Amino acid sequence: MTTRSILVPLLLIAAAASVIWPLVQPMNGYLLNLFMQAATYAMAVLGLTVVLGYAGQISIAQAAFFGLGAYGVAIGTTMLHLPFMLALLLGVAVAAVFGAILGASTLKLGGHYLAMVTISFQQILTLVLTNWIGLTNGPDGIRNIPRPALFGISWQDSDRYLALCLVVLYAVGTFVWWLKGTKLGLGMQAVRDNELAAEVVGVDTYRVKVTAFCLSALLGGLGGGLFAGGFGYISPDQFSFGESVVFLTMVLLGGADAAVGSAVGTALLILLPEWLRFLRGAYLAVYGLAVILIMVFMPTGLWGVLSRLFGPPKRRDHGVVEALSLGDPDGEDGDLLLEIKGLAKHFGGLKALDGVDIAVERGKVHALIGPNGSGKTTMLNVLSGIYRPTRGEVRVDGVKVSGLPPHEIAAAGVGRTFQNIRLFHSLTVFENVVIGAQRPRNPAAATPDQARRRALAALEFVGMAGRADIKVASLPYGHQRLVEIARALAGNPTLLLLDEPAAGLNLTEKQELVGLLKRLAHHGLTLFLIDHDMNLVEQMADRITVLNFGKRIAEGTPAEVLRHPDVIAAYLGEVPDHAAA
Ligand SMILES: Nc1ncnc2c1ncn2[C@@H]1O[C@H](COP(=O)(O)OP(=O)(O)OP(=O)(O)O)[C@@H](O)[C@H]1O
Repeated sequence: MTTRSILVPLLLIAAAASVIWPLVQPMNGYLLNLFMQAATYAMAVLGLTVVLGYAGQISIAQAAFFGLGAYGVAIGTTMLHLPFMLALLLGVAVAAVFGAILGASTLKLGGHYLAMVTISFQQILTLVLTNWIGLTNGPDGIRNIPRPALFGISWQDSDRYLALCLVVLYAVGTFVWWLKGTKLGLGMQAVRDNELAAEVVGVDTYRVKVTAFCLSALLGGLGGGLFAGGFGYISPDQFSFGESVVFLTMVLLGGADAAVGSAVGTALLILLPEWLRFLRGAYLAVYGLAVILIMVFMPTGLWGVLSRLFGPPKRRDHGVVEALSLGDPDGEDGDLLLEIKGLAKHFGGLKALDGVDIAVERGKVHALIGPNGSGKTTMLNVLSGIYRPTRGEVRVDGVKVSGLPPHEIAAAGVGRTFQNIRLFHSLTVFENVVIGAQRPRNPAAATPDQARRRALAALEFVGMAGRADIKVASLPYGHQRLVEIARALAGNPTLLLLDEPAAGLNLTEKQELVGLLKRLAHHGLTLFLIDHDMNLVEQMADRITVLNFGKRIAEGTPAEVLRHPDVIAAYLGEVPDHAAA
C-alpha cells in the first residue's frame, strides 16, 4: 500500500468530519469566523489555482472578483430584496462577466499585460466601491446581509452555514482537481509551459486563457458571495489591493498547480497570524519573514514539497496498445497535398521569403534545404501559422490555410516539430502526447478515451510507451525529440513538418531517427523536412527544394539537386558563372 493510497481516504474522512463537526458540536464565535473566512477565501484561491497554477497567467485582482460576488449578494438581498441564491447567482455572474471582459480584452496581448490590467482593475473597483455611495453605501459598507433558506432548511445558524460553505468548498476543490486532467485543463497547462507549442498542436491558446481567467473570476465571486452571507457585513477595505496580494500569496505558498495546495496555503495564511499573535509588535515582521522563507525554500509551495515526500505517482496502466494509423486513407498517393504559391515573408526590408513556389505530393518526403539564413525556418513558421505571409498562398489538401492562426492550421491536419524542442516540461510524456492527440477535428481521437489510446499508440510507435509516466523534463535530449515527434503524430497529421529533427542528436540517435522517419514514410505520411545533415536528407527525400536568400534556386530529386551548380555555389558561397554573367 502506497502513502498516496492512504492519503486520499484520509483526506476524504477529514473533509466529511469537517462538515459534520459544526453540525453536531457548535463552535465558539472566534473559531466560526476563522473557519468561515478560510472556507470562503479558499474558493477564491482555488480560482487562482486555475488561472495562475494551471494556465500560468498572473492575476492580481482576485479580491476585486471576491468583492463583486460579495456586493452582488449584499446589494441583491438588502436593496433588491432578491432571495439569497438569486443574489449569489447575480454576484457570481457579475464577477464572471467582468472576468470575461477583462480577459478577452487583455489576453491577446500576452506578456505581463494581464498583471498590469488586473492591478488597475483592482484599484478602480476599490474606488468605485468606496465612492458610489448610492449603490454600495460607501466606506460604511452594507450591513444585515441575510443567509439563505435552501432545500426548505434555514441556514441562519452560523454552524449550519459553515457546513454549507464547506460542502461548496469541497465541491469546488473537486472540480478544480478534476479540471486539471481534462482537455481544457491540459490545454491550460500546455499554455503555461509553452504557449507557441500549444498553439501549434491545436490549442486555441487565447480561448483557453480567457476561459481560465473567467473561471477564476467566477470562483472568486462565489467565495465572495458566501463570505458576505457568512459575516453579514461587508465594506470596501475587505476587497482592496492588499487582499489580492494575500490571495496570491496563499496560492503560491500552498502550491499553485494543485487544488489541495490552495487549501493548504489559505489555511496557513489565515492561521499564521493567529499563531503569531503572542509576538505582539514583532508579529508582522515574523509573519512576513516566515512567508518569504517558505517561498524561497519551497518554490513549488508546501503541497509541492509534501507531495514529493509521498513518492512518485503510481505508474498507470494505460491499457492495450493499438497500432498507430498514419497517413490519409482517403487521399490518393501522387495528389498534390501541399501547394505553396508565390509565398513571401518580409521582415521590414528583409525578404526572408521572396515569392517561393513548392508543390508536395501526398505520401512523399520533401526536403527544404539551403544555407544559413536562407529562409527555411521562416517557411515552416509561415506554413504552421506562426507568421502571416506578406504575400502568396498555401493550400493543404486543397484548403487555403495561409493566414489562419496556428491552432486552426493544426486542425486542418498540419503537425510540426521544432528545431529547439518545445515540450510541456512540467507534464509527463503521456500528457504531452495526449495534448497532441486532442487537436481539434482529429478523426482518430474524437473522445477522451480515444485520445488516450491514440497517444499511447504514438508513443509505442516512437519506442517511448515504456516511459509514458515520466516527467518529460527528466528525459535525455534524444528521447525528448522522440516525444515531440510522437506528440505531432498523435494529432494524426496529413502533413508533418519537421524542423531540423536531427539537430543536437548523436550518431546513434541520428540513425534511429532515420529509421523512424523511414517507417513514417513507409506508412504513407507526407513529410516536409528541413535539415542541414545532407546524409539524412539524401537518404530520406523523394524531392528537394533549395532556398537561397529567400528564393527557390533549385528543385528536383536528390541526385539532380545536389549536383546543381547554383546549389553548389550557394553552399560554397560562390556565384555561379551564369549568375555572374
Ligand atoms: N522574426 C524575425 N524578425 C526579423 N528577421 C527574421 C525573423 N525571423 C527570421 N529572420 C531573418 O530572416 C532570414 C531567414 O531566417 P531563417 O531563420 O528562416 O533562416 P534559416 O534558413 O532557417 O537559417 P538556419 O539554417 O540558420 O536556421 C534571416 O536573415 C533571419 O535573420
